[in-house]
Amino acid sequence: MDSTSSSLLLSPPPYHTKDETGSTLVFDSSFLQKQASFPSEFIWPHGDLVHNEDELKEPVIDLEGFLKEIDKIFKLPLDRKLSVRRKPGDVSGYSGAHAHRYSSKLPWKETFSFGYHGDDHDSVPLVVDYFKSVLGKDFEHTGWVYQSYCEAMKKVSLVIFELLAISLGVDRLNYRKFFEDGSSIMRCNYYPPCNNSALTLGTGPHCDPTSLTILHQDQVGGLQVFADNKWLAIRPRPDALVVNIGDTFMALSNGRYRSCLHRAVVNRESERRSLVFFVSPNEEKVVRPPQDLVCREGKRTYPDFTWSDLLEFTQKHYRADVATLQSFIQWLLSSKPSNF
Ligand SMILES: C=C1C[C@]23C[C@H]1CC[C@H]2[C@]1(C)CCC[C@@](C)(C(=O)O)[C@H]1[C@@H]3C(=O)O
Ligand SMILES: O=C(O)CCC(=O)C(=O)O
Ligand SMILES: [Fe+2]
Repeated sequence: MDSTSSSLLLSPPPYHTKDETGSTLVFDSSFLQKQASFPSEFIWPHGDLVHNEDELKEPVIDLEGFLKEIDKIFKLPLDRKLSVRRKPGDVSGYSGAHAHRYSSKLPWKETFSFGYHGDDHDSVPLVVDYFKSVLGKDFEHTGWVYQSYCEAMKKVSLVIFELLAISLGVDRLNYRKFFEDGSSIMRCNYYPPCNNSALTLGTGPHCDPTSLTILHQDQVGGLQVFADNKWLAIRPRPDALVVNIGDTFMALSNGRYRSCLHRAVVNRESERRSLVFFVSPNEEKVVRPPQDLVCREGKRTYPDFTWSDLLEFTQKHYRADVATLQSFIQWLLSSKPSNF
């Protein structure tokens, strides 16, 4: 400690040093914190400090309320849920551990999924119609709840696509325009407690085949991402959304962004819920990275494909996992060699 600082610490305020340039404050926070009065130099004008207490208290969107709505679906009697079970090849509807699709490595979860297209000019949006048609009139309100959730998630996704474009040095609106008329899948996940939680998984290791995933998990926790060669828990936050890059955006970025390997674990004590909004382009649009990105990279990483093809692959030919896109490309090129 030099003589100045030692004398400063010993001498009473003012906490300045004096030298040929005049008086200069020395910022020693531990010293300043011990002073009886808060130094005037650190006090900012009120206008710079104001914040709306209400905004800080009330989240912009009540994510917990949307999570709670899940229970109206999953607390239905089993026969009611099985009556709206997903049909083979269709993403919409109820699924119990995907038991009707797979015979091993079953995920310890129930899911309820439905499509969202966002071009609702009808008085009664398609999501509301879906809930009423498959679950009955007493689910009309739930339909409206998830219609509004999907609208909000779509808006968030379009802003994220602008940010992704900027980060890649392509036209800011490139991806936004590509997804504006996109088709999304909304999925409600319900994970019951499991006495043998160490032997099973709520959702197995996978990269989402879609483009962008916007996920909200409840406060129980269970989402894990594989990074630095280990599984890392994603800490739940009541006011936060988790955003994953999916396989289709990996192709749209010509491989510059990598889809994220993740899974969900279950536990012995608590049921767990998550809301997952999977964003995809219009099913027939050709998935192709921006030309200037390809020019900069020097070559295409993936051939042209459509989301319709990849979705069909995951629903009819392949259980999505960590290698879905590579397996899909091999399948595609073997069946449609002209895509590259
Ligand atoms: C296109 C999709 C298939 C799955 C739902 C969406 C995006 C994520 C996929 C999924 C969750 C990846 C893990 C395996 C899967 C079978 C699941 O556990 O639900 C996948 C979904 C599905 O095929 O229903
Ligand atoms: O429930 C979670 O936290 C993850 C679910 C998931 O990855 C999925 O549904 O694709
Ligand atoms: Fe996922």
